[in-house]
Amino acid sequence: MPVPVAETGYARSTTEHARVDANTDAGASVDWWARMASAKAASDADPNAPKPWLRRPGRDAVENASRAPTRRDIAVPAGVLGIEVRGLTFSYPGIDGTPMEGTTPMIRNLKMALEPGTCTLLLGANGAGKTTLLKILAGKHLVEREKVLVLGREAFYDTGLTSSGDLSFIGGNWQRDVAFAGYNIPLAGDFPASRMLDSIPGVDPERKKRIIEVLDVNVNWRMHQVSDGQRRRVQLAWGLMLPYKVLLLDEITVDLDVLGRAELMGFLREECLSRQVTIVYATHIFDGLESFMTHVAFVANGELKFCKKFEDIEGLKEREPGSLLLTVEGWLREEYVLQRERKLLEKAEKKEFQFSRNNGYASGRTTTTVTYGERLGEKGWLDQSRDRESAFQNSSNAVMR
Ligand SMILES: Nc1ncnc2c1ncn2[C@@H]1O[C@H](COP(=O)(O)OP(=O)(O)OP(=O)(O)O)[C@@H](O)[C@H]1O
Repeated sequence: MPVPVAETGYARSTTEHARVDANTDAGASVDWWARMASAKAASDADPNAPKPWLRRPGRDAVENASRAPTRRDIAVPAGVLGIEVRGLTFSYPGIDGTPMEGTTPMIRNLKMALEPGTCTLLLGANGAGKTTLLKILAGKHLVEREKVLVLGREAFYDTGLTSSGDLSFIGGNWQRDVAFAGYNIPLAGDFPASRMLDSIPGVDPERKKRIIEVLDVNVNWRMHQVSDGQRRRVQLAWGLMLPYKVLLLDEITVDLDVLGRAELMGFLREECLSRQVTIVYATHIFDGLESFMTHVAFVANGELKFCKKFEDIEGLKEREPGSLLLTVEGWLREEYVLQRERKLLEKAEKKEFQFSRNNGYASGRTTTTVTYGERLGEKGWLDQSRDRESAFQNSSNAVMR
């Protein structure tokens, strides 16, 4: 039965919504989710079965005379996972856009499945790969097809996931790339916080009011005069404003005060329970998280060591205050010892000569920083065996180590 917009409590928002008839889009979306859930079950049984959820929503709508989900208040049906990673291996690209030869992939054969209604704490040492994983889940890095699914849709290829607000990623510093100024420029300017918060189309006024209250944001704050914590509050309010179904948080509470952090955690927990959303939260600050999380995922050296329910982890299942810090410290110490052994092994196997690229500076060049590779072999420069390694060695952008 179609649900009138007035009953859902959510105003129509994006252009996608605007295309859809007011009294029928919720019904169409329910139908879409139901069809996708049964298609997913069929595909699990037979890998060759069609996977209609992998199509772009617009195309799907045309082909099947039906619509992709448009109402954000519909819970994800049983059978469709919030997040699914299927044996992902990922390397950061080298200077030519492909993984550098001979380097170990940053993430290796990572498998993970998170259901709606779960809050997962993503843990690991500095450099373990948490941010990388979250960015991949947020669709910010190109990965192989069908390896990373969010709400059954491909995170990198389906841009509708983020543009609809279904997937929200709130990362470290609020930065942006500005032409002629540089990358990662802090988002600041002589404009009020309200300009940021009012710029999001189709926001439910009740939700907006609640979020502004929870984060204690003053909409008149000027963004060039705010403190780091105040800027963070506006960033969070902005990222939470649309009723996401999957939320990825990367160390977002680092500069919030204790009260702000507690209020935010309470709000997220409530969202997880009432709207059955999927939350993944990477942090090194553990205070009070014992009562907040449902799962813990531990990443080390680019591998997912485990992803378990709190109740299934010795030391955490009682949810004693402070137990998370003690338990995680133990895991990190174990990993530190292993890491040291790995490094010693690597050192023993290390080649005499290595090359690496610098931070991108290459004098006099505006395009590629890589030369043609002509190996300096026994025959010297005349040896024509071109390969990538010698390309780096010959490049002005290579440094000897
Ligand atoms: N753009 C990049 N290009 C190449 N390597 C990168 C890039 N970004 C990160 N790395 C490397 O990937 C590894 C994992 O980094 P990542 O930021 O995912 O770690 P993290 O677990 O989030 O660490 P932290 O707890 O310090 O935030 C690090 O060794 C880092 O040097």
